[in-house]
Amino acid sequence: MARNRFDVDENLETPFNIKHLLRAGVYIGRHKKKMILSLLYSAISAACALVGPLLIQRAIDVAVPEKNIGELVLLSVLMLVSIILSILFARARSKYMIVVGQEIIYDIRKDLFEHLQKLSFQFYDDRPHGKILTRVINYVNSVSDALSNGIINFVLEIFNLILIAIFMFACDVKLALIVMAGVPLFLVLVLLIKPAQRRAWQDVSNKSSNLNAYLHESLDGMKITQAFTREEENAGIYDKLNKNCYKTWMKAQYTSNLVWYSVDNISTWVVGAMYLVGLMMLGPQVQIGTLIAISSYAWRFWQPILNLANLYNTFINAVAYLERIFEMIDEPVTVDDAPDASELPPIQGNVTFENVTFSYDGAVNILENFNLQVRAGESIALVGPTGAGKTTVVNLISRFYNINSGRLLLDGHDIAGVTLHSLRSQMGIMLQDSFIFSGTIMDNIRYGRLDATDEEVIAAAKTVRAHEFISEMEDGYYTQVNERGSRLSQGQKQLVAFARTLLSDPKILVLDEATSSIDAKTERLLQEGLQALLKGRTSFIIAHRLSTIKNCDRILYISNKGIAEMGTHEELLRQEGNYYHLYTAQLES
Ligand SMILES: Nc1ncnc2c1ncn2[C@@H]1O[C@H](COP(=O)(O)OP(=O)(O)OP(=O)(O)O)[C@@H](O)[C@H]1O
Repeated sequence: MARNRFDVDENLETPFNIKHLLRAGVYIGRHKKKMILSLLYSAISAACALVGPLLIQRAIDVAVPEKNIGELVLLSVLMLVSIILSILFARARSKYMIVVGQEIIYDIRKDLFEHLQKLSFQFYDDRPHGKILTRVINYVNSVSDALSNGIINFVLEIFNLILIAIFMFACDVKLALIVMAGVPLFLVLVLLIKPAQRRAWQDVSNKSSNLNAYLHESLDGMKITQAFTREEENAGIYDKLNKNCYKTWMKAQYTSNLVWYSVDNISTWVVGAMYLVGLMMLGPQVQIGTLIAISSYAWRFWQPILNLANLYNTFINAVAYLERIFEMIDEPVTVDDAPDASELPPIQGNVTFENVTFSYDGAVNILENFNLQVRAGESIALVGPTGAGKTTVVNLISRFYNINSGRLLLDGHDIAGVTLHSLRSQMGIMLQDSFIFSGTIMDNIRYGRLDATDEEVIAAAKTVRAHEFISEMEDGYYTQVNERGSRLSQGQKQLVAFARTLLSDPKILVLDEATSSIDAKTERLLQEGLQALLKGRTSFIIAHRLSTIKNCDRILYISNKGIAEMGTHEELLRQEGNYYHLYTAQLES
């Protein structure tokens, strides 16, 4: 999935590739039994429905002239039974198909989500989340119908077509040939219209994917939109994307209608021709019952053809969607366990950067030959100008990104050679934007250690001074909070996140601007809790407010792709370098 934006169409313009349909066979194969049963039920239903005209023919041509009441009653009963059976089997089939369709959706979504959770930060950095949602929801929905109903219908319509042709020829060969004469003409028309039709439907999915991407982005940024009164401009952008959806939909509908009109016209002409010839031949050659029966088959004969034309379109689109879905399932997990990865044993917390070079885009290095040795239990502060690479340094310790060269060691173990789970489960990370999930506050604190007791959760909250405000909420720890914690203040969110991190009892702690939204009074209180939290753990603290990191064992001033200055607060002040200037500037302000 290439780097993309809400105003850039995804490229769906790939030739029909049967490979994707075959691969989708894995999902269909799991429901083989139900599919076969559905097919059987469909076939029985179709065969029952086709018996009707033959019964009518028999009634008109034989039973009525012979005034055979017994046979007429029998034919009526048979007609009724055939209709009832046809309906019952059709119902049973559609019940199975609904189940299969939903199971296929379930399976594909499960695989997609499991894979999405493994994909690296880089993947999410590069893509609008609305487009990922479109793949997981819209594309999977469309594909599931093609894979369940589509395949069954395809087989069924072919079966129907053959059966109707047989019934027609059984009635009258010459008239049947007239009805079939329209088929080659229809095929030519379809071949002419199809490419445009396919492009038109692909346009529809592109435009609705763009709309979703923009909608998602807008919902995320709604507060900023309102703060900057950008509603009108955004409504304009949305309107444009919305109109694109409308226009492409209308165009696609128009091209699809062309096929329908073609079938309608051709079928009317050939059936008309068949009536004409049939009426001219009426008499000993063609009886009235035969003409009625064959005309009924003739109308039915064109329905499966129309359905097959539509199915062709469904498959073409499904293959394009499948390609996008498989592309996402195949998206390489760039940050993954090495094949021979070992479990990182419980660590002390020694961290070593050995000549680490890192770049996000492969072009510009953010860190170059970065070297650092941190002893277990040490607290390290990272300061420096915006964009210098402080967050990057701490992101690398958790291996959210792979380094380009060099080594990163924890207690002497190269993090590239250990499992991500054993590595990250020993890390505690707190970011400035403390994400709160929907659920209770208790759930949120327990997020990183599901087996923690309520008492442990409360103890963690007390340590980080979160207990007081939580207790004041209407349901205390069981108060429901919304996704992103919209009913909590920024500072309260950070305190909850602190408790969450403390509870997970990490050996290495990363606090990235974690106390920026906490007021000075709470922070003083928190500092006490923080001291308890930091005790016995290696910690990396990024803070722009230098008063919060003065007491760290070492302060690193990051700039120019590496460490420009390093030492204790006092040592750095004595150097009168960058840190000194930064600190005195903050004191003055
Ligand atoms: N996901 C990303 N993809 C590409 N470039 C990135 C990405 N994240 C950060 N960068 C770039 O890497 C550089 C370092 O970013 P980083 O976030 O580490 O800086 P920082 O020192 O933590 O900044 P701040 O103090 O503003 O938080 C910046 O120039 C930034 O533009």
